[in-house]
Amino acid sequence: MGKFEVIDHPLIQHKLTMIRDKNVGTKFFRETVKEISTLMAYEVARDMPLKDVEIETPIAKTTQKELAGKKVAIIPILRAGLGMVDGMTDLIPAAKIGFIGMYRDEETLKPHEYFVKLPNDITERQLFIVDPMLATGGSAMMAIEALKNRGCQEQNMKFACLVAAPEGVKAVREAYPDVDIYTAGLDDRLNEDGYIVPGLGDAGDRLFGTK
Ligand SMILES: O=P(O)(O)OC[C@H]1O[C@H](OP(=O)(O)OP(=O)(O)O)[C@H](O)[C@@H]1O
Ligand SMILES: O=c1cc[nH]c(=O)[nH]1
Ligand SMILES: [Mg+2]
Repeated sequence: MGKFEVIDHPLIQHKLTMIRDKNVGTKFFRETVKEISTLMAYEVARDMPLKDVEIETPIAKTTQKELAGKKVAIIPILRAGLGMVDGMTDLIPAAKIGFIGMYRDEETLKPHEYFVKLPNDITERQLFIVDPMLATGGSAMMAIEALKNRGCQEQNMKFACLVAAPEGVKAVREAYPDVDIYTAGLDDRLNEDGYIVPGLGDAGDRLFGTK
């Protein structure tokens, strides 16, 4: 079974509270999503494997640690996932980026895939799938399925979001138990329009100033 973690670091909680405020504008919202994503990347990367490496400091030969595992690909679910990419690449600058474009039908709440572009070596990488919102879980599940259809394994996938609804977490964990899930906030529920309560509204619209 994969992990489920609410990353409750005080800096993350404080920043998340700031962007929940409906009076916050696009510039501040975008900058703060980036900051939270950097802080989250630190936690999401915590279990990356290390190996011994021999080096020579100016003083002595020594055995130290360096990253040993699979290289990382960050996969934003468009549009809103884009807001989390730069924050993560600040910490993992060599990561390749893949894109899965998806929108949620406002009536049915079902996701529709409109774009997929992934690195060629995607099956050999550790995947960080990012999207600020995990609501019904439909978009996350369709993204995971798109990656599995291309040969990726659940064990190599981590899904990171800013706000999750219990309904979405349950759905993803039941369908894809080996995918790790990280969120900065676990909220109360979904409302009748499929929005997370209290949530932060429509993440894509708030990031890009649409609507
Ligand atoms: O868990 P779900 O019920 O699938 O809902 C979550 C999805 O909805 C939002 O995207 P949206 O469809 O608004 O597209 P956008 O990012 O282009 O705004 C959000 O960014 C997630 O991708
Ligand atoms: O609350 C929600 C639910 C889905 N998508 C969002 O952007 N916000
Ligand atoms: Mg949206």
